[in-house]
Formats: sequence, C-alpha cells, structure tokens
Amino acid sequence: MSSSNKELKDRIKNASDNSERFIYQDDEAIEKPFNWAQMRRLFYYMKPYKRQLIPVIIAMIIGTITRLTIPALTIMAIDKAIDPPSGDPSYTKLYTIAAIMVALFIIQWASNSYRIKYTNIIGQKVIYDLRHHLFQHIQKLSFRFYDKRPAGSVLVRVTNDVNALQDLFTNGVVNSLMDCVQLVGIVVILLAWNFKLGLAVMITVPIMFLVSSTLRKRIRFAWQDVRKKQSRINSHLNESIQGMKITQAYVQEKENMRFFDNMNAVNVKAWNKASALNQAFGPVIEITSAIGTFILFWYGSYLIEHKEITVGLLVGFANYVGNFWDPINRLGQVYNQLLVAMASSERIFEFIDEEPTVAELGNAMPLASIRGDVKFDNIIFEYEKGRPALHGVTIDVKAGQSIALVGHTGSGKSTIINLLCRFYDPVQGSIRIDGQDIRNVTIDSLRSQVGLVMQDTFIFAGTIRDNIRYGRLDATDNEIVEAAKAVHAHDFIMSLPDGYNTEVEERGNVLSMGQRQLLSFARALLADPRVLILDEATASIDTETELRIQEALKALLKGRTSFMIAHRLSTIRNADEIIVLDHGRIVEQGNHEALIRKNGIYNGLIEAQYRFLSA
Ligand SMILES: Nc1ncnc2c1ncn2[C@@H]1O[C@H](COP(=O)(O)OP(=O)(O)OP(=O)(O)O)[C@@H](O)[C@H]1O
Repeated sequence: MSSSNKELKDRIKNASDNSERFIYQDDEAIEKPFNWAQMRRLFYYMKPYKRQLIPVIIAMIIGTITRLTIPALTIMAIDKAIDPPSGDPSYTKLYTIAAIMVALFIIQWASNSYRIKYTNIIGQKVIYDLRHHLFQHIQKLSFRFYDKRPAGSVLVRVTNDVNALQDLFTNGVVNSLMDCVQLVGIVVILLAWNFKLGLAVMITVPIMFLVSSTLRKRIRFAWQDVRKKQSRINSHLNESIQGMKITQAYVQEKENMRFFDNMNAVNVKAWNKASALNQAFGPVIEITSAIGTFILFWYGSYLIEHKEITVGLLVGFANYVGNFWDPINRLGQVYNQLLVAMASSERIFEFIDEEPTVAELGNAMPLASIRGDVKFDNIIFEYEKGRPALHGVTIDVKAGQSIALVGHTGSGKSTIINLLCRFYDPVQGSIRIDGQDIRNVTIDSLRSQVGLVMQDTFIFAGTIRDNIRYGRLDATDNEIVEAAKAVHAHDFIMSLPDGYNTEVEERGNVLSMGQRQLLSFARALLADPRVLILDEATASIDTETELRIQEALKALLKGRTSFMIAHRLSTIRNADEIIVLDHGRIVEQGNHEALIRKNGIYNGLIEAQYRFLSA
C-alpha cells in the first residue's frame, strides 16, 4: 500500500542510517588518490590494442584540427568576404569559405563517428579482457580465500568494479587526450590573435576551475553516498530473498518491511541531496561562462573601437570561448572517473594479486589413472593458525574400500574430505593416492579422479540432462540415461513433465531432497571417479526413498574407494570401515559390529542418534 505524500515526506526526512538492525559491509568502491603505478597497470590491458588505437588517435587529431579551424573560417568570412576592408563584399569568397566549412564539418563528423565507435569497441575489449582475467584468476583461488569473503563481495568486484572502469576505457582516455589538445590549441590561438583579449577572457578560467572542482567534489561524494546506500539495499534484498522462508516462518514480514522502508527512505534522501547539488552545477557553470562572455564583449568592443581587432575576430573569439568550457568540464568529469577507477582497480588488483594458497608445483605431473589406494599419513591441519582441526590423523584405505566418517559436529569429517580434494594443504603430514603425494600432481588430474557429491546438491539452471552431464561434458545422451537408470533416478525423471528435458531452476528448488540426491549420484557416476567422496544429506526422507537411495549408493560405490560423511545408519552399517572422529582425532576405527561390541564412543553416538532406527 502506498503511503500518503506527507507520510512519505516525513519518513524520508527522518530516515537514518543509525536505525539499522544489521551491519552491512560497504562493498562499493569509493575513491582513492591518483596512483601512477596502478594507472600503468591498467593501461597494460590496452597494450594488445595499441595498433587499433593509432587510427583512433589520428581521427581524434583530425577532429580537433577541424574543430579549431572552423571559427577561423568564420573570421575570414566576416573580415574578408562580408565586410572586407575594401568595403566591397565578395560572394565568391563567401561561398568558397562556406563550402570549405561544410567540408570541414563533414570531416569532423566522420572522424568523430570513427573515434567514438572505435574507442567504444576497444574499451569494451579491454573490459572483456580484464573481467576474463579476473574471473579466470578467482576460479583458481583456494577455499581459504572464499572462507574469508562473502560471495556478494566477490561478485561486486567482478561486476561493479569492472563496470566502474568502463567509462575510463571507452571514453575517458581518448577524450581527455582530445580535450587537452583542444584546450592547448584554443589558448595558443587566442593568445596569438590578440594577447590582451585572450588574457582577459582567460581570467575566468581559474574561477571556473575552482568553482567547478569544489562543486564537483561535493557532487561526487553525494553520488558515492547514494551508491553506498543502494549497495546496502542490494545486500539486504539478497539476504531477504534468500531468507524469505525463515522470514515468513517467523512472521517477521512487518519488521522486515519497516527495516526495508527505512533503507529505501535513506536512499531517497541521499539521492535528493545528490540531485539538488547536481542541479546547482549547471547554473553555476553558466553564470561563470556568462561572466567570461561579458568580459569578451565588453573588452572586445573596446578593442574594436580602438581598431585593435576586427568584428570578425571578436566573433571568432566568441566561438572559441564557447568551445573552451566543454573540455574543461569534461576533464573535470574524467578526473572524477579516475579517482573512482583508482579505488575500483585497487580492489580488482587486490584479487588478481592474491595467490592460491593451494598452488601447483612447477614440476607437477598429471596423476596417472589411479587404482584408488588412499593414505593419510599423520595429518595435522589448521584453518586458523594455532587452532588445529586435525591432530595427527592416519588413515590407510585399500582401493575399493568404503569408509564412513562419523563423529560429533565439528569433529573434522569435512576437513578430511577437504584435504583429500586438495581444497587445502595439510600443515604437516602427507596424503598419498596410489603412493603419490597429492601435492606433487596437477590439481586438475587429481580432482578429475576424485569425485565429490556434496550434501547440498547443487543444481544449475538448465535441463535435468544438462545437470547430469555436468559430471562429464562429453557424455552421450545414452550414457546419461544409463547413469540415471543405474542410480534409480530414471523413473522419477521420466515422470517429470518433459523427462530429461525438464528445466530445473538454479539450486533445483522444484525437486525434492531425495530427487536432488539421486541426480547428483547420476552426475558422479557419469564422471566415473576411482575415489568418491560423499557428504550424505542429513534431511530425513521417507523409507521408500531411503531404500532407493541405498540401492543407488550401492551402484555408485561399486568398485570405488569411497569416503562418506555418513548420517544414515544404513549407510554407516554398509561401510567396510568406520572412522570415528572426536575433536580432530581418530578415536575408534573398525566395522559396525566390532565397534558396537566395543561399546565405546561409536556405540554412544549410535545410541544417541539412531536408537529409534536400529530398534
Ligand atoms: N573454513 C573454516 N575456517 C575456520 N575454521 C573452520 C572452517 N571450517 C571448519 N572449521 C573448524 O574446523 C573444525 C572441524 O570442522 P569440520 O567442518 O571438519 O567438522 P565436521 O565434523 O564436518 O562437522 P559437521 O558434522 O557439523 O559438518 C571445527 O572446529 C570448525 O569450526
């Protein structure tokens, strides 16, 4: 429901940042001082397009020369053709000058069009390269990097920060070069034609510069504030949408709305302020340039009276002075862009300079086809210095064996699988597959032979078929169906409206938990890894699905070495070996019967968690 005008006005007036419930990290680039080293680094991205830039710069020079020539022709038209000293107007001269002017306008138009078109094309290529480089790099970064940052902040750098450089690369660089040439050209011409009048006209330049830079600075800060507010709205929206189910479940809609309204109003308030400042800019500039024009005509007519200049020259001066403020204005704008670009590029380079903590050795060899023997040798690992998550874990697994990892929450089960996939490297000890230390082999060759089925099955937006194919992109449709059949997913897929062509949304919200599990099994089976890691879903499912999943698991695990973070008793029971973890240590090990007989920690865990199932 919309609020009344007065209510809305009051809300905007009283909106305040301080009433915020959550703290959002500001992820918008503010500005940074100019930094040459960074600028050089940015320009490095333009290097591949050096040759393409040459015709653009030539077009820019032609455009500038023609622009500077046209007012000179106006003077000529007045002083030599319309009102020559002889007092006898010459139409032939006038037509010739007019024809030259038309030709120059056409040349100017053509060169400007060329320049604008190609600066945009080159700029977009540079932005493409930069985004490509950044994304390529962040894909290589290790889990430690992502542990420290919310996904949103990574996203902002790949999108907003790169976008912030767009203007600089597409228009900024070439246009400012053009503006500088034009400014210097005008100053030289004006002073050469009439030093005194030139100087008089330029008195307003420092005033204009001072006024414009002060005002611009305030406008810049005001818009930055708007962006900050908008980015908070984005963060809040992102969180709200993701947490919508919880909001509705806890009936927090009203509170959420109140909070959102405040943010919304804070944003409008900031926008109003920035926009008011923006509107003040135009008149201030116009008044200053009007003062310049006044000086020109006042002093110019004085000089005409004293026969120091001609009428044509005064008209020419007026023309040039008119062309004077635009470049000054644009240079001010580019300066603003540059400061924001400094902040954005600093943030981009911070990511690009980040080295993956799990690095591939220079002489790493691809891991040859493995059998699947896995050995953890006295592994010590810590996520944060001084807080070990694993204290000397040794596990020896023969190819084809299935291992169930059990233990209380936080006992180190996921850590073991993180290390086996080499998402992190141990602080001490080694992990060997078929006798080879996994640090000595290429990461791709390792991960392509170690399959991972996560608890939170990730379903991508696309068809069911594409989602299964993600396991092996060159799999045929037939292989996909075979994999689905093997893990008993075929029947439910066929019952969907379009079978394998059914479109599923990102994260697969339309599929049930069990169905998602089966899809991820099919995906893993297609990839056919020798070593399989499975983080079993914790959600309880009905007995029929449970049975189907157990059947599917059997098919999936057959002939593979497997590590399972098992939550279901049926899965744990079927494992060849159960490893019981407690606070990062292996405290018990053996098969289900042996461990139950032992009547130790495992028995306690099973008693506590699965009593109702095993009864
Ligand atoms: N990214 C991380 N950064 C810092 N500490 C972490 C990180 N991930 C896990 N830990 C810590 O390491 C320890 C082991 O965690 P791990 O995730 O391996 O436990 P888990 O047995 O898999 O638990 P759960 O059953 O709840 O998933 C815990 O104390 C946890 O707080």
